[in-house]
Amino acid sequence: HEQAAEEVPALIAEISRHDRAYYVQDQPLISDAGYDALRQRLEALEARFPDLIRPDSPTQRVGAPPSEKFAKVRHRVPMLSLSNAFADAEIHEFVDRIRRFLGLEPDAEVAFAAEPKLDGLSMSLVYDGGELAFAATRGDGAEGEDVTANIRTIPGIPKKVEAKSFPDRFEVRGEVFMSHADFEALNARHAERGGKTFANPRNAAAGSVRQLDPKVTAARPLQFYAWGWGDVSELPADSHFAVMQAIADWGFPISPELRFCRKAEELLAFYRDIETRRATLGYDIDGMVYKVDSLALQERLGFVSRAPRWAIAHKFPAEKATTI
Ligand SMILES: Cc1c[n+]2nc(N)[nH]c2nc1OC(C)C
Repeated sequence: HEQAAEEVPALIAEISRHDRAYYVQDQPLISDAGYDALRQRLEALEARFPDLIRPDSPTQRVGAPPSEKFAKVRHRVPMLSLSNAFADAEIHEFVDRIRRFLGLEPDAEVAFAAEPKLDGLSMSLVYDGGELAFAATRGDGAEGEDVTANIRTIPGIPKKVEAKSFPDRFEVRGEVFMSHADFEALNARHAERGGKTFANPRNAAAGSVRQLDPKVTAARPLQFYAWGWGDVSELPADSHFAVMQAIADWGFPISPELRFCRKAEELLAFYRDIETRRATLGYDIDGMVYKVDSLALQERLGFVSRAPRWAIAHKFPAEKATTI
């Protein structure tokens, strides 16, 4: 215990240092796998010795502290993170826990919506009367940064919804990302001008979104895929998959790999399918996301502390560094 009592504060200090470098300077000091390992070590020690948990521990908050460069936006519905699974067994546990929680038979089938988890930055887009009112980063989950002027420059994001019917007020959530091809071309342009090159597409996307000058963002090749919603005045269906089709009808790009899976076995088959095609997708992903499709069941399942009980991210083993 006394060895842990020394290691925990050191881990908290080191992880906080990496958080600042990553979220404030957009320039991480450590690889994602290295960062994950620090987090997992801290979580393991805190689980073993709960008395060592400190309120300032990174495990006690979600996401990054919003920077002071941008105005703050309070999310009407918190933007929470996903719990992670690494082994197939954890996915079977995830589904079993859902069935138990819902009082379903052990062999009852639960349908899911599944798609690759893009390695970009989460974005909340709020529309009033079909017009983009504001766009905000996730921030710490409760409050994000107002990056509306920058997000308006992304071609894939509707400034004004042209569909025949849509809710008066709705919030679309998704991932802003940069494709491999656009990332290589951007780095080549910056390198030949002696400018700043980026370590990977996610840093390039984050750095491009958090520019104070929207003209700089406008010159960066950013894309957006919607993966969900937040505060919506009315929902067109009781199925995640069906609502995503409606969001696509409103003019938002969604993942071409979004699939409806009738049962858990299909999730694992899909995971392996995407894992074999991962290098050909043209953008970075770090796993798959599975969501219970029925919104009524999602409502009953709710959230566990910070992450939904009804969704999980199934991560791939850390990939070799993106070639520069
Ligand atoms: C944080 C998050 C991130 N992602 N990424 C995808 N593709 N879906 C998705 N869903 C999320 O959260 C919902 C389960 C609420």
